[in-house]
Amino acid sequence: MISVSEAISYEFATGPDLYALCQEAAKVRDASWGNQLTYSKKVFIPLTNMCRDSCGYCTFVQSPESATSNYMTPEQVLKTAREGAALDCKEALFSLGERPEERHQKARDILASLGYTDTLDYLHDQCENVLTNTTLLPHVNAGALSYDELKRLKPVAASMGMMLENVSSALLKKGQAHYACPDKTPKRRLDTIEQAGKLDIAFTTGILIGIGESWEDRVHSLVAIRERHEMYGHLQEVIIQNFRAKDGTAMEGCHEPDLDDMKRTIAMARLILPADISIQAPPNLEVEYGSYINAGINDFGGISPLTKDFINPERAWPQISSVAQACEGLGYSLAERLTIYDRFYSENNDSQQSNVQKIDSQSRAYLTPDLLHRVIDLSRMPGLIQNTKVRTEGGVIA
Ligand SMILES: O=c1nc2n(C[C@H](O)[C@H](O)[C@H](O)CO)c3cc(O)ccc3cc-2c(=O)[nH]1
Ligand SMILES: C[C@H]1O[C@@H](n2cnc3c(N)ncnc32)[C@H](O)[C@@H]1O
Ligand code: MET
Ligand code: SF4
Repeated sequence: MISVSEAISYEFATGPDLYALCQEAAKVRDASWGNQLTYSKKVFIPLTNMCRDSCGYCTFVQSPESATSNYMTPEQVLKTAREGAALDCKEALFSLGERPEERHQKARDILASLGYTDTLDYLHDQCENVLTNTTLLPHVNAGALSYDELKRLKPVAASMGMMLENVSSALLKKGQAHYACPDKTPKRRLDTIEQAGKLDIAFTTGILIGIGESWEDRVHSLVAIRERHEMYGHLQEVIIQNFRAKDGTAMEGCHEPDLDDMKRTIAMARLILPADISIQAPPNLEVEYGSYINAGINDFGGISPLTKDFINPERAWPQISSVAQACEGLGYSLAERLTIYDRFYSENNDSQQSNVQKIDSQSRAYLTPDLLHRVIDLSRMPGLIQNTKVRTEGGVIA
């Protein structure tokens, strides 16, 4: 792993030899992940598109005046989940706006008609709805959450996530990407990651690049992620996501990161982050996503045969067979994984955690017993990346 000053001063930021940098990162990836690349077959459940924040890049968010601002009903949630299960999906990705009821009367009204006052209570019950009625495993991406909120959601989600995006507080100023976004302060984002660590939640985070941050800001963000992982060991994957400019947003005219910028950032992330963290980049936000493999990724994240990427709806998913072909062309193979990575429920758990400072290793249980059994059942499905030894808290059961 490289230091902050190396990442900043190294030929990384501007150096001419991107090829050598990528080779170095690819070597590190190969050493810990071999030639196995992964993805998760999922459905997207945009539970509500209302939000109290106003990120300058976001088209997912709808103002309450818009005819399309809404909450999905329990029936709609279940329909999507069932159709996904029929297509072999294993993950239900709940992604939603943050605390809309704190800003919008319309959100309070719709929630009330559903019998709720709080979006996160509704989220909890819709995760339960999916768990009760389908085989899918919920992954919750609800933005910044408190310790108590994360704790309430843990029994109904196999994994959770929230993009850190960036630790730069300059992005909160007027005219910047995070202006008028109370949930995008570095403190709230970092706190969420830490609380998830205290609660032993297998967690996904990441950086969003091209939103007005500098190279140094990216380095500091990745180092902040590394430090949280060194404290708690709970970070399963870090997403390197490229900003895509959308018509009608404050940032519609902003420059999008190019492929070389993505490759340079992926390579740096691979060299900054510990080897047990998966590096993910989405294949639908860049035509030449195959080049990410040469830069050191080992995962393509969620891909859906059913639902679009509601955050980037104009960017269609590639066919899974095309992604597999891109991998094979470079000497790698592609396999499906679950939303929770196997080291969080497998026997390897302890050895992988050896550099973690957390003292209380006895109580380490990323899944409730119910979820653990469901995860184990799914992990045995044909076509999934095979996990040889799984265990419960009491010992090896497979
Ligand atoms: O389709 C998407 N999936 C997104 N995912 C889901 C991801 O593709 C995978 O389904 C999960 O990471 C499962 O490992 C996120 C998950 C997070 O925890 C945090 C952020 C994201 C961001 C996206 C996204 O922009 N689009
Ligand atoms: C789910 C995640 O998607 C990211 N996100 C939101 N809008 C965009 C965009 N225009 N381009 C790329 N990523 C985006 C945010 O980082 C959010 O946390
Ligand atoms: N609102 C949350 C965030 O920004 C998750 C979904 S973004 C469309 O992190
Ligand atoms: S990116 Fe997330 S927090 Fe920002 S406006 Fe969109 S839904 Fe809200």
